[in-house]
Amino acid sequence: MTGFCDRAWQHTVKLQQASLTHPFNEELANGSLPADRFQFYLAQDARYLVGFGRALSVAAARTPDPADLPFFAGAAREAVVVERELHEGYFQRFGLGQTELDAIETSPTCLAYTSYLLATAQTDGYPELIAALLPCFWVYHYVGSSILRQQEGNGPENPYQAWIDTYADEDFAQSVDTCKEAVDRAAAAGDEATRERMLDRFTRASEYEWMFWDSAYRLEPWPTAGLR
Ligand SMILES: Cc1ncc(C[n+]2csc(CCO)c2C)c(N)n1
Repeated sequence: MTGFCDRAWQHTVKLQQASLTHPFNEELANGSLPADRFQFYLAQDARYLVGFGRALSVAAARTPDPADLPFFAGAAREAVVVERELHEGYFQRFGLGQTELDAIETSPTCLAYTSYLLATAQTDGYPELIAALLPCFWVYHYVGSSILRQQEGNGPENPYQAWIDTYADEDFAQSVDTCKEAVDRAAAAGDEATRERMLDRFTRASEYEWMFWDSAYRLEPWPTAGLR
């Protein structure tokens, strides 16, 4: 029998493919992505990671299976501590200090995605919450490992190689599998209505992943900025 995660991926396959072929990721893969777009992405991502870390911490607190607690708590720590190290390497490279970062306003898409995860953590059940958290792991590994495969060993010149290597990494693949196992177990233990809601949350979060790249590529402003 096909598990929930396989079904969810099949359900969103067009979207996942579109994330991989989005100009942001195609230009990241060949190194031609303009630095200002990557900097905008990093500034947004630094804020996203705090919200995501909080939502992971809620999953750790709410899991009915204590065996899953170390995974979610550890991922919360990684989101805030380890990923920040990746960011900081780039901030130094681009000469971006706290002042420059603070000057970049949280984008509509970043705020929407982060708020969505936090709302899910507050008001949904545990199965729906972890279904919403899964695309963050899975989509990044899918994109990172697909790019690494396309590069065929001519990568190190690419300024974005550290980003690509982080998400194509084997340890990271292990995290994706652990998260998928937890989601599959929660889906198997729930009823059909729960699985429908899980599919909805997984799909929505996958859409937000696409939108996050798209918003960085467009340096997404607030349409109301001129009205302030
Ligand atoms: C918008 C956005 N989505 C996903 C990730 C990837 N990511 C962030 S934290 C984490 C798990 C623990 O390290 C993963 C896989 C990102 N950086 N930004």
